[in-house]
Amino acid sequence: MTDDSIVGTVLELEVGPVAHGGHCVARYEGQVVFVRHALPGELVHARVTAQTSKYLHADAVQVLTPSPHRIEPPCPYAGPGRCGGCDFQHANIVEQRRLKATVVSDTLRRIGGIERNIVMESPGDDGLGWRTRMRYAVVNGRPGMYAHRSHDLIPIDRCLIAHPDTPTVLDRQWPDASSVQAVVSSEGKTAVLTDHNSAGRLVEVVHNRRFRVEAGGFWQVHPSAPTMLVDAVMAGLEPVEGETALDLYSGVGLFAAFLAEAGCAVLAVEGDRDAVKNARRNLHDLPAVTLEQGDVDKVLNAAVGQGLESVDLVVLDPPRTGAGQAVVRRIAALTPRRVAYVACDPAALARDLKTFGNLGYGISSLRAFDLFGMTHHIECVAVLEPRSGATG
Ligand SMILES: C[S@@+](CC[C@H](N)C(=O)[O-])C[C@H]1O[C@@H](n2cnc3c(N)ncnc32)[C@H](O)[C@@H]1O
Repeated sequence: MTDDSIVGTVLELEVGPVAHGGHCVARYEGQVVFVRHALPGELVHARVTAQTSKYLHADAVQVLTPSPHRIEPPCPYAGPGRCGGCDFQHANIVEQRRLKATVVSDTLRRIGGIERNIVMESPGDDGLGWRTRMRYAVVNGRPGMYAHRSHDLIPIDRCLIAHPDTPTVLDRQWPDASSVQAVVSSEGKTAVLTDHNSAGRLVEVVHNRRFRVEAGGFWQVHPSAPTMLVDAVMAGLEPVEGETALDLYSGVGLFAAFLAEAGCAVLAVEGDRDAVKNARRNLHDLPAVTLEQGDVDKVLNAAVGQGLESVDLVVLDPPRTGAGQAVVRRIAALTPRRVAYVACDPAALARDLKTFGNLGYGISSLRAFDLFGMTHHIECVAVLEPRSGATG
């Protein structure tokens, strides 16, 4: 902190639009302030929590003029300096979805130069009780949640976004652990994992198909997510029997399974060994799927070297950082007739869509799903086609 630091100072701010990351934008003496716990249009007193050469971060600690969309947070642990798990407990669920839709369309415009009106699709919940995979921090044996951008533990006795069937782990000490995970599967089976005991498998069911997953491995955390995303991908790609497809970042084989059931020959690529092992078992009845374990960029490079010239369809579901230019180039070079891009970060999506755009692929549809109620997180499915068939 320098002498001219204003961290800790309380400012009066007129709160402007929502921004990616769970905060709104305000200005103080010309400087941008990212304000948490506020809503657009509010007048607030906000305490500065961090200062960089470009921005201030602040928490609204008193609301002078509340938004009509403000509610009392359902969770007693939500609020400035408290649990950092949720971003929008103070907004009603309709407003949360409107704010997140705004974030997606603003991010696409700002980073990707893409104009798109977004409507957030709901999984039919009220934003609570959805999270089937909970990771709690443990400090000195005590479980809880970290405060926002901090390693200060906030002890809690329950989490309202946790699925009610996740095992109870907050009522006891976890000596020597740094985290404890509580997981429930779609079949109601549970697992508790710590740093010392992270083994365990569960079965998840999607459209009557069974997927074995490591309890601590990747699986969508909202119980409706796998079905909603599979349906969106299949509706977007419209696979035709006999077509060839790539499932990139394929996890335990979720999208590959349904593309193969639709009659496609699928090459699925995934980096995680355990996920590929599970995929091998999950897809054993689908001989039209080839599984490759490795980095997507390297595996595609090798496949092209071995004669892969084109594919009809691609689904990609990369991690938060996105696929990146090299992978997007490789996909476009295979001239698919359609690409379904499943994205958990709108900024990475916007960057990759821009690259696709420069390579002649436009957006034929872009759907957004509120699969992470109370938090700023968003899931999107963009469908791309060679420019003549697309609108974006
Ligand atoms: C968002 S998950 C999607 C998994 C799967 N599509 C699903 O829906 O269950 C991203 C997956 O990409 C894998 N991954 C991350 N980086 C990778 C890379 N460079 N190459 C291959 N796989 C990668 C992760 O292990 C993870 O399983």
